[in-house]
Amino acid sequence: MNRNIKMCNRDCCELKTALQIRRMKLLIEKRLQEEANAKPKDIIETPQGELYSFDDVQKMANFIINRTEKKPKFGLILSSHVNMLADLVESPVVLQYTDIPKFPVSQLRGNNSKLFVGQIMGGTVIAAQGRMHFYEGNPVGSCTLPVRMFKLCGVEYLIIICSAGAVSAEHNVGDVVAIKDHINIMSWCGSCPLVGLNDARFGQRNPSIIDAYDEMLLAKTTEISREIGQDNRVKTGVYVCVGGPAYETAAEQRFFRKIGADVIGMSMVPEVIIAKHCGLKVLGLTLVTLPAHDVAVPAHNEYATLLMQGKKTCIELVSRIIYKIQNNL
Ligand SMILES: O=P(O)(O)O[C@H]1O[C@H](CO)[C@@H](O)[C@H]1O
Ligand SMILES: Nc1nc2[nH]cnc2c(=O)[nH]1
Repeated sequence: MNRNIKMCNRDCCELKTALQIRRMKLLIEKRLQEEANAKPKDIIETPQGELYSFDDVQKMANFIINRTEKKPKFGLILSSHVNMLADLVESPVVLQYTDIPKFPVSQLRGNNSKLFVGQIMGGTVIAAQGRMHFYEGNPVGSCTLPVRMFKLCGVEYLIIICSAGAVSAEHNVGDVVAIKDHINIMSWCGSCPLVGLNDARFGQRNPSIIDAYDEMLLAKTTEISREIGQDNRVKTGVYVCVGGPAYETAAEQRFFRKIGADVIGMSMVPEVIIAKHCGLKVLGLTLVTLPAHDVAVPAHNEYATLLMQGKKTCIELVSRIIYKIQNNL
C-alpha cells in the first residue's frame, strides 16, 4: 500500500468507497448464485477398482479356459526385458489381448500383447507378454486386470518380473532382486487399483499388504540361486514404485535410499496389491538395468554381458521355482 496517498474524510471520498464496497458485494452475490445454479459436471470418472466388474473378468477367464482347455496354476507377468521367457512355454496356446472380450489394449503395445498358456517344467502356466504401464496412459485398474483374470482362471502362484534402477549401491546392473517389500509412492498420490467400491468376491475392503511377498517363494529363490551358483547376483530388496515416465532425480534417489528402498521402477506394485487382495501367492523378481546415481554405468560391452547374465538367471529361477512347486520339492 502506498502510504503517501491519504484519503480525505470529505463526503465525496466516503461516498466513492461505499459505492465500491456495494458493487463488490453485488458481484460476490452474483458469483455465488451462478455457482449454486451451475449444473454438476457430467464427467464422473469410474474408480479404478470398478473398471471391470466381477462378471466382466469371469467372462474373460471363461473365454481363456474354453479356448485353451487348460487350467493354469502359475501366472507370469513378463517385463519386456525377459519377453523371451514366453518361449519356454511348451505346446502353447497363444491368444492376442484383442481376442479377449473387453480386454483393454494399450495403443502403444500393438501386437506385442499376447497371452501364452501351456507348460513350463510340468506346471501349467499363463504368461502375459506386453505389460500395460500407468505411464503409457493406461488407468491403473487396466494395468492390473491380468492379475484378476489369472485368479479367475485358477492361478495360485503369481510370478511378476520387472526391471528397475538400483537405488542402493549394493545392487548392481544385471543383479536379480527378489522383492521382499515395497514403498508405493503411486498409492500415496491416490493411484491405487483398489480405489472404488469393493467387490468381496475378489477380496476384502482393506487388505493387509504387510506380507504381500510370499516367504516360501522367497526362500525357494534364495535356495535356487545357490544351486545355480548365482547367489552373489541374486539379492533381496525393497522396491519403490513411482508413476514415471521420467526417471527420478538424484535428490529423489537420495531420498529413496534414506527411506529404505533398494531398487526403483514404474510397475509391479499395483499388480502385487491386486494379487494380495485376491489371495495369490506372489513372487516379484526385478532385473537391475541401471546403477544407482552415485555408481558408474558399466562400459558398453560389460553392461551387455551383465544384463544378458541377469536375464538368463531370471529365466532359470522361474523355471526351477515352477519345477520345485509342481513336484513339492
Ligand atoms: O517394469 P518393466 O515393465 O520392466 O518396465 C521398466 O522399464 C520402464 C522404464 O524403462 C519402467 O516401466 C520400468 O518399470
Ligand atoms: N533409475 C531407474 N531405472 C529404471 N529402470 C527401469 N525403471 C527404472 C526407474 O524407474 N528408474
